Amino acid sequence: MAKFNLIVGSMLGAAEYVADHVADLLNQAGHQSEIHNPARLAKIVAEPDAIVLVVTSTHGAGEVPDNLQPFVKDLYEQKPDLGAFRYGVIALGDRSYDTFCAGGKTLDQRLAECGASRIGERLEIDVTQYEIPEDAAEAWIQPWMASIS
Ligand SMILES: Cc1cc2nc3c(=O)[nH]c(=O)nc-3n(C[C@H](O)[C@H](O)[C@H](O)COP(=O)(O)O)c2cc1C
Repeated sequence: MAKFNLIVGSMLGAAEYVADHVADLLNQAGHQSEIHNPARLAKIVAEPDAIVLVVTSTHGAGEVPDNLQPFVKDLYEQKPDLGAFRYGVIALGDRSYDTFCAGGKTLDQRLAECGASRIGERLEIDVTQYEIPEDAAEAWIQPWMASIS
């Protein structure tokens, strides 16, 4: 069984609900999950054995939500060596924007640049297609969990 650190980026609550639901599913499967909202880089870096799961929406012109800005800023400024880390990304967005799911894509790229290894594919949830984004996350998390050894 694994420990998961869920890093949440949300302005209006949708990504927060998704993170809560995913945490419940991970716990039901016997894993341990901790929600970080807001996330602090030092706390995440201190737990290399935990799997990081980013759950974030996109705001502004393709930006990460305000509550995740300090974490992203620290990632760029401190350039931590995340070579021992594994992570996944659930991105929420609206496909009518050119910058669809850019918040999740930014985190994905930055974590990889710091050496972390992504497990599976990034999930991109178009909230105009899913009245309940948790449904898309639930369908994705089951095989994603199963792929973790
Ligand atoms: C002001 C505003 C700007 C947005 N900008 C983007 C964007 O650039 N790209 C995108 O994919 N979605 C964008 N969205 C859609 C949000 O990411 C989407 O509504 C999401 O579900 C919000 O999640 P949250 O409630 O967790 O913040 C924007 C929404 C708002 C209200």
